[in-house]
Amino acid sequence: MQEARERIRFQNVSMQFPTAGGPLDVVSDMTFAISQGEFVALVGPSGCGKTTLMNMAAGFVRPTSGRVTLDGKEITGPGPDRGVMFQEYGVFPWLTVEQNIAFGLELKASRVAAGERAAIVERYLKLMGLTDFRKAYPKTLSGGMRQRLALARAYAVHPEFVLMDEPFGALDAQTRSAMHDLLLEILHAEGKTVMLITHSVEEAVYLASKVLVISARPSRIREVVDIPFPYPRERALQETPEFNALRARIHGSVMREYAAQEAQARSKAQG
Ligand SMILES: Nc1ncnc2c1ncn2[C@@H]1O[C@H](COP(=O)(O)OP(=O)(O)OP(=O)(O)O)[C@@H](O)[C@H]1O
Repeated sequence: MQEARERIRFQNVSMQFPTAGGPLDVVSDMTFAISQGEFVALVGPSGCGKTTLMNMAAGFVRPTSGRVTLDGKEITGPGPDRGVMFQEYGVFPWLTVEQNIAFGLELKASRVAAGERAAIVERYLKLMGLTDFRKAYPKTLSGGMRQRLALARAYAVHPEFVLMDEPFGALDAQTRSAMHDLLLEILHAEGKTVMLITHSVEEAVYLASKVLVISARPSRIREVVDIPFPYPRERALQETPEFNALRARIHGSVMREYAAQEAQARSKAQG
């Protein structure tokens, strides 16, 4: 079988932030790649630099050293080829549901003809079950509906890459589970390449084709785990011994990094 084409590459990437207590090494010499159609999830202790890595792929920040490239070209800023979904939903509270979905389509950079916009908005309103709420403002929606709106917004511009930072963290378990399946469905239909940051190992194993375990700060890749379950995936997968064995193994690996990070913090406090 032909190897999937590599798209995003982190090459010897390091990031240092100036802080009041001196420079803080957040990412240290990290190298990894995301190939076409891959769904890569990053898990690791809180504060280990996951969001920083995603911000680099999104083009919001540049590494202190090393390169982050897209198809071999250095990423120097955001672009319509990368749709970003943040923890805090990524919807504009001052726009209605349909205006939120249309927003990215109206930006010049996404180059969507005016005639096509309405059809795209309709399609995503329907897909996300938001048609009856098209004139509503986000604050009047439930958390799950806001999340569906954020997904619709990110997808409407047809990005090749979806970059997600804890997109489901604030949801209750049932809504989260429904969002997982909706995401898998859309990815199956539209074949996108995904980078997901999550604290949930279960979510990572259920959704991703590859899980990267990130170490305590300064972060490195501790482990790369290929997830062997074929798509489309169904919830019943989560009840299988294979799923649980993999989840437990990765969870153990993440917990060791949490412990390392705590030990680091303790020794710093002592001395
Ligand atoms: N602009 C900045 N200036 C200084 N420090 C920063 C800046 N951005 C991030 N940091 C620090 O870098 C570290 C990594 O932050 P980051 O948000 O990437 O971690 P994370 O792994 O996504 O965390 P969490 O899992 O808690 O969301 C943190 O200690 C944070 O305080």
